[in-house]
Amino acid sequence: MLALSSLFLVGPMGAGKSTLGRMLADLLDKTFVDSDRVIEERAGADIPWIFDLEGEPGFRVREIQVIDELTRQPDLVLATGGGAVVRPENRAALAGRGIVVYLRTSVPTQLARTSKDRNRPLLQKPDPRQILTDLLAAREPHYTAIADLTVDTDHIHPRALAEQIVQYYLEHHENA
Ligand SMILES: Nc1ncnc2c1ncn2[C@@H]1O[C@H](COP(=O)(O)OP(=O)(O)O)[C@@H](O)[C@H]1O
Ligand SMILES: O=C(O)C1=C[C@@H](OP(=O)(O)O)[C@@H](O)[C@H](O)C1
Ligand SMILES: [Mg+2]
Repeated sequence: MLALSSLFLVGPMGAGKSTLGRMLADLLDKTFVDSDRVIEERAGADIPWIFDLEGEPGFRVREIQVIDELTRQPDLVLATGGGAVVRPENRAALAGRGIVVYLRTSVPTQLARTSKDRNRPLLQKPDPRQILTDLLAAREPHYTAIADLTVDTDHIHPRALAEQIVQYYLEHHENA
């Protein structure tokens, strides 16, 4: 049985972390937080701007600070950014302080779900399919290593997926 009260969602861009996080927080009566939104609020700039001005390294410094703070709070559903797991500080914070759910998603699905919006700077390049393929190869071992639960998101409606995760939480959490 798990005594930890927060749920942390990890997985690649387009996995549905932000979408599902909101639903899960509603279903479990927890507070939803998206680390990307907190980073933007604190910087007073959106993610494309942060990447433009500070590059990915600058964004990662901000992300480490925000994830360290948020993972210490009880009763959250935290949607992380897809690249949070590249930093060992974040992996340690996520793995040690809550229940980690990996939203496993294929590259074609990621591509379909991210192609319309322009707020993911890493994908605003000529070959997003190749970028997503390379990122998943590099990050998948990290997602898997810290996950308490892995769920496939390709062919399932977010609502059904949220119910599946709630079921797991209720079965494994001692205070649920
Ligand atoms: N299981 C799903 N099936 C279909 N579409 C989904 C699913 N999960 C998320 N989406 C859609 O994919 C897009 C990206 O979702 P988002 O929650 O922003 O992903 P992430 O935060 O993991 O990058 C959104 O338009 C969302 O509505
Ligand atoms: O995969 C990544 O490195 C990133 C994913 C994004 O979040 P989502 O996974 O919510 O799209 C956001 O943190 C930033 O654009 C970088
Ligand atoms: Mg997101």
